[in-house]
Amino acid sequence: GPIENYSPVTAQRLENPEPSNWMLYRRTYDGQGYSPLDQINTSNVKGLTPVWTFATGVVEGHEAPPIVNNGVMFVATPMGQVIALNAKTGDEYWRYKRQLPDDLFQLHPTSRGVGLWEDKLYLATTDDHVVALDAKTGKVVWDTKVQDYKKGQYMTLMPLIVDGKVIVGGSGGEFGVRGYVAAYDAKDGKELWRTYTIPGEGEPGHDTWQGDDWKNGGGSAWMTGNYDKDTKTIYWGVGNAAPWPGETHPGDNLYTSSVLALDPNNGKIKTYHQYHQNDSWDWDEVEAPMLIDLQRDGRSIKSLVHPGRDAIFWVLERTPTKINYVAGWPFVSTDVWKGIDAETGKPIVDPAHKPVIGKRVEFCPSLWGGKDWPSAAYSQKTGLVYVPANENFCGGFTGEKVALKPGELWLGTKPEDIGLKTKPGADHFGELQAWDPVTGKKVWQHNFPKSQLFGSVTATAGDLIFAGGTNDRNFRAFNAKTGELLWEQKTNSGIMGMPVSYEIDGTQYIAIQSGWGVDAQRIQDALVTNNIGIEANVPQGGVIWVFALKK
Ligand SMILES: O=C(O)c1cc(C(=O)O)c2c(n1)C(=O)C(=O)c1cc(C(=O)O)[nH]c1-2
Ligand SMILES: [Ca+2]
Repeated sequence: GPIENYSPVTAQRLENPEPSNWMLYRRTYDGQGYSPLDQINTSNVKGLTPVWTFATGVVEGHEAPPIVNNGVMFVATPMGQVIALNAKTGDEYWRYKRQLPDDLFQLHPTSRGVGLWEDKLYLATTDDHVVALDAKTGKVVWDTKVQDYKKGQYMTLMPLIVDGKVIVGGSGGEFGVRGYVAAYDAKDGKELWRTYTIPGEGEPGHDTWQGDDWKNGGGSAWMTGNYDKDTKTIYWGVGNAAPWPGETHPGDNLYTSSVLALDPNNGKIKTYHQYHQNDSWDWDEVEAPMLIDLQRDGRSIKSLVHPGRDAIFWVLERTPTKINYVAGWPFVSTDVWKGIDAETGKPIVDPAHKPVIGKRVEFCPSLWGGKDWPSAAYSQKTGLVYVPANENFCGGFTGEKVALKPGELWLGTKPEDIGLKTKPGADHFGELQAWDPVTGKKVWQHNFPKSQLFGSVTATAGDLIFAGGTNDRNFRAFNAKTGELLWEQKTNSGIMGMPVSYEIDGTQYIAIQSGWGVDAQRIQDALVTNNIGIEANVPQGGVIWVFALKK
């Protein structure tokens, strides 16, 4: 039934969220993925126990954080469903099921969550609509078509809500789209602005492309941006260039594999930083950089921290007009970069490991990078950045020139040619890493001998790091200072979702969706072909798990 007491969401509540809630993708606009709740801590986490579970009835990758607003939980699942639950009891209020078109091909069948504003919530769908639902009833308030799913346009991200604007970015880098970020009026769904991530004729940066390459150059913007409320700037990550081999689109290819600084009022590009040029590896740099205040070299830096899919841990400085390179270092081994230009921050590529047409080229890390979309976290207590990384994976493919057919995969290689190889003798794959972003030193690391790590990480003021992401179906808590594994719980499926924390009536809860699929599954399938004693079968099917301390 309908929700009786619902707390409307305001700009003020999103800018300074109550510690008890999780209303934005990473809880706060700075993208840190940090909860100030500390009832559950390093000394009592052993007593963490399930208080309720809820089967979503949906298969495929459950990637969304359970969004919590004063006792009400909203969970987005694959296949365009949203479930509203009592966050204390797990009782269902309502469920929205989108009718997806029969001919929809979902390369990434998932949703990363719903955004909140006033008395509504907002879902971006894989058939490329933004839908507004009444928070109390789940009834559709408006439904706006963004682009045409038949042309390979789709969305998987959680919308970013800033001052009554619903801001989304499109997926489709593997279909040769021209990426964009767009804003809709939260009230009526009217499009307010759309900014293409690839500059058109006459726009700055257009000359980093040749001929018509820009029209289908990729640069999809498929993850939620972060927001600097002081300068009113959103920071949005941009994806890979299309098709994959850089030889097919010569030039730096702005703004692929970049971060864009946008004005949320009109979508104007204030400035940008491109992490790597002429992307050739499907290295989307879409996880929005975390906004962190750092004390470095005797001064205070308003930084952007981004552990990249390109295997480099990037530290940048954001100013109102410019983004400066501060530091960068590889956080997993890579043979693609020979170094980083200290002046410009441009990585120096080894051409031997850059895909080309007509010849197989191998490179490390793999297409999934040092870290794909699953989020890193920052703890304000330890000052460390926690990264879900993958080591000892390499990739390779033979580039080919193929004509674009709108709506069909356009990779610049045959899908069956895409490899994931494990390094001979590798004793582990997934790594949970803790880095000091000031010194660039790794403080600790936890290795997963038989699994990738493909799930988001969340930090709490109880000095705990929560993460799933492994093929053994476990959900885990680590000591944020030492990396010691303090607690684990087997769940129904593999976890690729994002842990959150919230509080109701004085009790702190931890919530996660367990539900394996999408690229965690693809890596799993590839691991099996490497014949290293890893089984393909991680059962699918989504379940929401909620934990609290034993009373
Ligand atoms: O270029 C794109 O537009 C695009 C979109 C998505 C997506 O929307 O989920 C993924 C990727 N690329 C991608 O390269 C990738 O590795 C990936 C993994 C996942 C996932 O949900 O596990 N999505 C995506
Ligand atoms: Ca991609």
